[in-house]
Amino acid sequence: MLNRTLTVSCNVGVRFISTANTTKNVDSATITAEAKEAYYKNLGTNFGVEDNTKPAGWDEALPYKSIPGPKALPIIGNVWRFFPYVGDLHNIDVLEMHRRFYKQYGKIAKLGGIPTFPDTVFIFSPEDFEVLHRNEGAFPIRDALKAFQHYRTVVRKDIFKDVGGVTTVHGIDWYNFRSKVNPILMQPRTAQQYADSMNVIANDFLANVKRFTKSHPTGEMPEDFLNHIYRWALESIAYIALDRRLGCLDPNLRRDSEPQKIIDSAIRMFYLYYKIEVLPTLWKVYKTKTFREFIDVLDTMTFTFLKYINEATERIKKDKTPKEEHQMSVFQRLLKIDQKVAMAMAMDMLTAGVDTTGRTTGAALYFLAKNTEAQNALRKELRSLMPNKDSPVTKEVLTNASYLRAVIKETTRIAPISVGNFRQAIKDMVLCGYQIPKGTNLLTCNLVLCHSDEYFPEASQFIPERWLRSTTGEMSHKNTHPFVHLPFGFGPRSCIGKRLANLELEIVVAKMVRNFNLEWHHEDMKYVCYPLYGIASPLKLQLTELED
Ligand code: HEM
Repeated sequence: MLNRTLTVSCNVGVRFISTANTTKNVDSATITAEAKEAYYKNLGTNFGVEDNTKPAGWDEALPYKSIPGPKALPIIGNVWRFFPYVGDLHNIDVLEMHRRFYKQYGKIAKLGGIPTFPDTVFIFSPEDFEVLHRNEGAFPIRDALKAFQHYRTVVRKDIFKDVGGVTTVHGIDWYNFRSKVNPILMQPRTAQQYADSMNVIANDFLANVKRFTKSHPTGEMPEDFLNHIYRWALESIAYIALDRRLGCLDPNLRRDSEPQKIIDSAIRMFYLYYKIEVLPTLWKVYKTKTFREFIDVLDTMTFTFLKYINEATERIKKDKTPKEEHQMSVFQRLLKIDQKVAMAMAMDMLTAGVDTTGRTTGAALYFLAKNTEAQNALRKELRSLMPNKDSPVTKEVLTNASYLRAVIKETTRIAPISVGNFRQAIKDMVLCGYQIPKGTNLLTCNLVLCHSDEYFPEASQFIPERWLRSTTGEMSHKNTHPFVHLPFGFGPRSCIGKRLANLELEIVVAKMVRNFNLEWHHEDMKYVCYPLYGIASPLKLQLTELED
């Protein structure tokens, strides 16, 4: 059975995971060594099979060691660059570092000479992004989350045991897990199933927003409005991941409540991750103070999630009502595979689904507030699809709301969560005329290109029209290489929550614009990148409730 599946899958390449494979296929067979070997070989990956073939142009390409980049000094390498006073990269924001490298070195740069860190090669050309992604095989390696991996495989091995989820796992274990959960999470049907509940949750969020408008003389949102958006994001993803409402949108939710602690931890976690994994540190040899805080923050999240997950598991086990597959929730379907899979996937969803969706929503509302024309165009579209302010955002609305989708795309062009995508070269390749040996860590620096007029005319302007099918000429996104804008990553390792995130975003943005006029009366927004990119100034939007 599996051999047949593998033979078929080799012909369809990366689509195997999302289309040809089913939960049944994966569960019903143990992968034999021969089948595995044949599969990897046909896909050209190097898992289990050495692929030592040299790519075209290898002999003519410049050697790896001649890739330009910050020069390492004897003994201390490049670490000094991150030191206060003397270092040119001290406390540097990740995007700023990419910008500098691009300006200084061009389309490729290498940062090495950092003890306990392998070299990273930064690439700035969409043609090279494409070569890298097209050669990532069926098990792309994004070996960037070492500290998370350490947490799950060493610190909390007792909890995660042999099932670490998708985010931090690689190779066949990642593949086996992802093949099981893809058919549940990546299907358009799943997102549609949650449209009604996401409407209800968005309505609760809007009720809070209405209260804020009434409690301020000009309808300005409070300083911590972004935190209220995070609460909406947690409420939404928790409903999908755990089958229950957490109560994050309760107007009286306290700062020391459990949901707020999760949000604070999720945000802090990414910043600490930047400190221990993006900047040079010694956590691999010595458990630094920052590393210990990182573990504490992950513990807060893990133990709270575990409590919710156990409670959801018990509740679902007790419920004996017979259900067809399509009537089951995501958590029920995950549980049907196995309890460990349900636990690990729910953890990944809750960890990855708050800051990401929250910041993107905040950015979309800010851009609309600053760009009255775009806001009016969106409202015009929504008025035609949603006759009343409280009309639900149905499947039909979402299908026909092309301007809404363009607004979200333009938001992720200017303010995506991720500055680029991280991959390990799984075989030798030639990028930008240089030899890249197998095993090299590479980062595609998409955001620098997304902000460049060379790829998007008037790149600093928020112009959703560039994403509309009807737009032609130089403003159309069709003139830009499709690998420049990849906010959810690419290929089998791309964001598993993409459909759910888009559903959440489209519903809440549609409802906000259908109900309020949005204005901005402050200095331009500031952004940070530690290492997630996003808005950083207080989101003090001025909102006025619409008459109809
Ligand atoms: C606007 C919202 C979001 C953005 C922009 C985003 C972006 C990304 C990106 C860039 C990646 C890496 C992809 C790659 O390496 O090719 C990723 C991975 C991932 N995302 Fe999202 N994400 C969002 C929301 C979510 C949500 C709501 C969930 C929850 C289901 C989620 C779960 C994950 C997981 C589990 C991975 C790891 C996948 C793997 O390694 O196999 N994301 N996301």
